[in-house]
Amino acid sequence: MADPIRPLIAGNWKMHGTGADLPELKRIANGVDGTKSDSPYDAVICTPATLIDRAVRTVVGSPLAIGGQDCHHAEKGAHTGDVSPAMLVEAGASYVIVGHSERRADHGESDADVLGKANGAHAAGMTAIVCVGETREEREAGRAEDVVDGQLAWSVPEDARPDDTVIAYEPVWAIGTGLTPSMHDIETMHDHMRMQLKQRFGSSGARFRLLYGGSVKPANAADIFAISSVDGALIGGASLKSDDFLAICAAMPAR
Ligand SMILES: O=C(CO)COP(=O)(O)O
Repeated sequence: MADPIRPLIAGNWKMHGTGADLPELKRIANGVDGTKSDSPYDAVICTPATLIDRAVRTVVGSPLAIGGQDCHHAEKGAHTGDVSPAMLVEAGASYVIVGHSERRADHGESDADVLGKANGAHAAGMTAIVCVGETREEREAGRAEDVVDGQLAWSVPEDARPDDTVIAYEPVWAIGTGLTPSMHDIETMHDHMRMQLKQRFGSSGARFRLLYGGSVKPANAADIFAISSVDGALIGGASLKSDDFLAICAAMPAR
């Protein structure tokens, strides 16, 4: 039997986090299990770009990685206000979220844009966390799988590998609302995504980490992690508080 997939527990601080939050980040780093080699999961907090450098210095020596929340596709150039993948790497990021629904909505990012960002992240040596997920209207219209299929097909690079690409399924209507899909609906979508990835990538499609995101809390983490096709979580609000984030980490069973 193939080795089990190593889970990833990822926090997305969104537009929260200043120097005042570094002690909280330190508590997360101190509480994340084990060392890099023996912990039962990988953990990363994706901070605002302005905090990455200080965050990396705050967590040094711990198993906690630091990531960004977006990047430009190019290494450098005349793109006022943008941050390149190489800049994130220089600051110490090893992961970057691309295609979060808030960026797709607030900045009109298309699948093609997200694809470019994922490629840029890979070229710079980062792991891209590619976000997909349907809106409430799309789910109610019975189109959730179609929407996710399209996002997977057009925003995940052709040469993506399980060690440089993570997929996060985040139903838009579950983000920051306290609502989650039923455990059955999460399982159905994750099984579906797994099938799509296997069709496209062959045996490596079975090895991509599939995270669930959207109102993950200490109270529901154990149920979500009990779903065998869920390989971790992408956590917004609950990643800002060390007690909550560490309680979610503690709910990850050994695999
Ligand atoms: O968008 C999310 C993570 O990227 C989820 O946010 P919440 O956990 O606050 O619902």
